[in-house]
Parts: sequence; structure tokens; C-alpha cells
Amino acid sequence: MLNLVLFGPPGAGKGTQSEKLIQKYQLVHLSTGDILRSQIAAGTELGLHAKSLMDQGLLVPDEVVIGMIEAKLTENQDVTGFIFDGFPRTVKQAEALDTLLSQHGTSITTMVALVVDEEELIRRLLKRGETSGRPDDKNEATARRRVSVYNSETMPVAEHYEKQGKYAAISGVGTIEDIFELVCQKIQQAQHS
Ligand SMILES: Nc1ncnc2c1ncn2[C@@H]1O[C@H](COP(=O)(O)OP(=O)(O)OP(=O)(O)O)[C@@H](O)[C@H]1O
Ligand SMILES: Nc1ncnc2c1ncn2[C@@H]1O[C@H](COP(=O)(O)O)[C@@H](O)[C@H]1O
Repeated sequence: MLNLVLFGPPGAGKGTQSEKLIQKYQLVHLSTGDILRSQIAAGTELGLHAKSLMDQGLLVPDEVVIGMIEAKLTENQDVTGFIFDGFPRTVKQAEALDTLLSQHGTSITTMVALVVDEEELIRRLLKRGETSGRPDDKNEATARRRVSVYNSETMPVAEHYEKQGKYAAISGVGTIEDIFELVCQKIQQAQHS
């Protein structure tokens, strides 16, 4: 199996690169942000609870997103692999993911981080907000809070996988095609190590 964590701050291009990676490697895309937004659209209790946190640019509690990923892993047996996008976002989520994958007889192959400077992230998020309809893309203060939450709560996840020898970083600035090539190179290196 190929289990990829696509890592990086909000607006780094994880969703954009995921679309291309899914096609190339036939992976199941697990984006916790997308799953939460579908829960909001469906008007579920989980969605209602998550919405106010998401709109403020804050993280949803670990147990909520871990439960969602656990259900998706169980639903998707016998697949070629997963691409985790926007998860794990805390060390507790990373530890839970490692445990869940090991219960399914597999593990993370590699984490590829997209590195983008804050001003470029803010530009991208506000531009996306012109059409995305996402409340968390709508204003600069929320966009900056999301980047700040990433720096304080999510960055330590990189160290978690670095300790396992499963971390690679590339620049997320450039053309989508060039970045895709770099991500694929990192995946190939991990598969042959
Ligand atoms: N290499 C790139 N150069 C310029 N813009 C890009 C690039 N890659 C993606 N974008 C644009 O930046 C915005 C954010 O990209 P994307 O939605 O893929 O990021 P993300 O990391 O999934 O963000 P989030 O975690 O907030 O959902 C989108 O509008 C996308 O079209
Ligand atoms: N893994 C997550 N942990 C906590 N909160 C999460 C997680 N994934 C998504 N969220 C919430 O959803 C928004 C949007 O996420 P995107 O990945 O940027 O689509 C995020 O700000 C959290 O509130």
C-alpha cells in the first residue's frame, strides 16, 4: 500500500496536488476538512458542532476527527492506499493514525510537506475565498489565525514523522505541474528506501 500524508499550512496546495496524486496512484483521498464540510452541508450534529470552530479558524477536537478517519479506514478495505490531506493536524492525531493503520496491517509510507511563506498563503486563501464560499477563507484575520494555529499545533507533526525517517519537504511555490513532479519524486524515493 501507499499511504501518503500530504502536509502543509492552509493554502499550501494540498487539495490541488491530491487531485493529481489520486489519478496517478489510485489512492483514496481522505480530507478531514472535506468530510467536515459535508457533515455541515448535511446538517448533522457533528457538522453543527464543528462549524463554529472551523469558521473561526480553530481546530475541531481530536476525538472527532480521529473517529471520522477510523470510520473511513474501516469503510475502505482492500484499497491501494490513502492520501491523508489535512490530517493529522496534532501529534495526538498522528499517534492515533499510526495505531489505526497498524491495526489494519499497514503504516504511513511518507509525509511530503509543501513549504509556502505566509504572505503567499494569505494571498491564495483570500483569492480562493472569492469563489469557494468557505467562511474561513473570507477575511484576512481568520486566514492568519489558521496559519498561526498550524504553526503552533500542527508543525510538531512534522517532527513526529521525521523521527520515523518518513519526512520530506519541498517548495510549494511554483507551477502546479512542477510541484507535482517533486511530490512524485519524494514518493518514489520513499517507496524504494
Ligand atoms: N502552486 C500554486 N501556485 C499558486 N496557487 C496555487 C498553487 N497550488 C494551489 N493554488 C491555489 O491556492 C489555493 C489553495 O490551494 P488548495 O486548496 O489546494 O490548498 P490546501 O492546502 O488544500 O488548503 P486548505 O488546507 O486551506 O484546504 C487554491 O485556490 C489553489 O487553486
Ligand atoms: N485534522 C483536523 N483536526 C482538527 N480540525 C480539522 C482537521 N481537519 C480539518 N479541520 C477543521 O476544518 C477546517 C478546514 O480544514 P481544511 O483542511 O483547511 O479544509 C480547519 O481549519 C479545522 O477547523
